[in-house]
Amino acid sequence: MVATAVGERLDLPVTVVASLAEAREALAETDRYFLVLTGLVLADAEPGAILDFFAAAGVPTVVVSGNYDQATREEILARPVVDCVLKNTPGNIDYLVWLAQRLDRNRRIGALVVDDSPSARKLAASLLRMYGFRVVEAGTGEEALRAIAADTSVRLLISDYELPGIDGLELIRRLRATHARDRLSIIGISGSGSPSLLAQFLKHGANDFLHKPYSREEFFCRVSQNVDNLDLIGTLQDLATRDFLTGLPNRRHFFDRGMQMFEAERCGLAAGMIDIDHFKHINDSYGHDAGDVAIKAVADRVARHARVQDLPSRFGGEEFAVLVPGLSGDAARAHFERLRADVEAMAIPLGDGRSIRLTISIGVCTTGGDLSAMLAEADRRLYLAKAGGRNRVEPRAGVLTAVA
Ligand SMILES: Nc1nc2c(ncn2[C@@H]2O[C@H](COP(=O)(O)OP(=O)(O)OP(=O)(O)O)[C@@H](O)[C@H]2O)c(=O)[nH]1
Repeated sequence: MVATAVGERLDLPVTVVASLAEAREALAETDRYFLVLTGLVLADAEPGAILDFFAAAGVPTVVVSGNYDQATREEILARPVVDCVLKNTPGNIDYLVWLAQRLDRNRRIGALVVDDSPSARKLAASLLRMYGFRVVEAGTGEEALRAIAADTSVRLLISDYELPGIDGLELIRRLRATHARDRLSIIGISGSGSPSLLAQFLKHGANDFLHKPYSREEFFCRVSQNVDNLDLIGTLQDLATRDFLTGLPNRRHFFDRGMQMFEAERCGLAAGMIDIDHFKHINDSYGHDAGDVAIKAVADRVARHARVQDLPSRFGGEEFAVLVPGLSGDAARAHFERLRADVEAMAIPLGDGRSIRLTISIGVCTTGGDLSAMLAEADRRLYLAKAGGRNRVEPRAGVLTAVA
């Protein structure tokens, strides 16, 4: 049941084994396992030996046990296991699926532990490593600031209060100037009994607080809840800013980011308006679903031609808008010409043996008083490209040369 739930709901490959010998074989074959879910009753090993084996293998381990005894549970949790989950309880499969997903996602998240006490730092770091995070350690606030500037994957910071140099509160205050709550989750930690410290941490920008000494279970719950919240915010932001069909930035996000790019860009900005030619004919001939496949294929090409600093978007229907900084004149035309040729060359498979070929027309503009004026001019040139025969970029370099 667990294997089916994890495999199907998370689309993760799962290997099922029934003995420690088989587990040894599976682990020897590949190092791609990031999680072991194990029971404590296997034909060829005692519970202690099972736990020792997986601890030595170094793969994060979750025990799924039918043993309800609290003392046994505490014994299990004293070992390097992520969690101990009771079998056959309501919701336990959902919890295990969530756990597997959390540990899978953690592998893409950097976590920074800031503590001047090597033993406290090592404890938090080793727990975070067990939960799959990529961990960076810092002994001072200054080191932490340098570490976070150097590693953009850090999305979780756990900081002690008392640090040499700048303290935990000041570290958080400085970090919040550059790292918003929806990008970096911060958990303050302190062994101080001062009741006001929790509020101080939160007021300086921490998302959460942990008293030292903390239990492993509490640490795991708080860390997971905080990174879950980051994921949730990311999902909501994606829903608000991305087009559902293609995954490209939507029209609203295009204008928000586009305005900022227009203000910031001092060395040329090219705007391209792109429209699929005779798209109505594609819908009418092949059906609306095939039309969607075509839109996604063109969106994919538009995205592939965009560098990280570019802003591609689905503007609406079968229309795309792209902003490219640092391009002017001929370079801009050549850039969009490459995209046009690329789209013309592709055959889009429909999944039923048939494929579609299509073309796009593009209007390009590289000057304008504001973003709207640039887009209006690019749109006017797109109209000229359509009127001039389609499958072309307007203005056309060759035509200008001929006139000269
Ligand atoms: N499949 C699909 N069709 C869409 C979507 N959005 C808009 N359309 C259709 O796209 C078609 C666009 O047609 P027009 O703008 O008239 O373009 P056209 O006349 O076929 O082609 P040009 O003159 O070359 O621009 C319309 O039939 C819309 O219903 C979508 O998300 N999916």
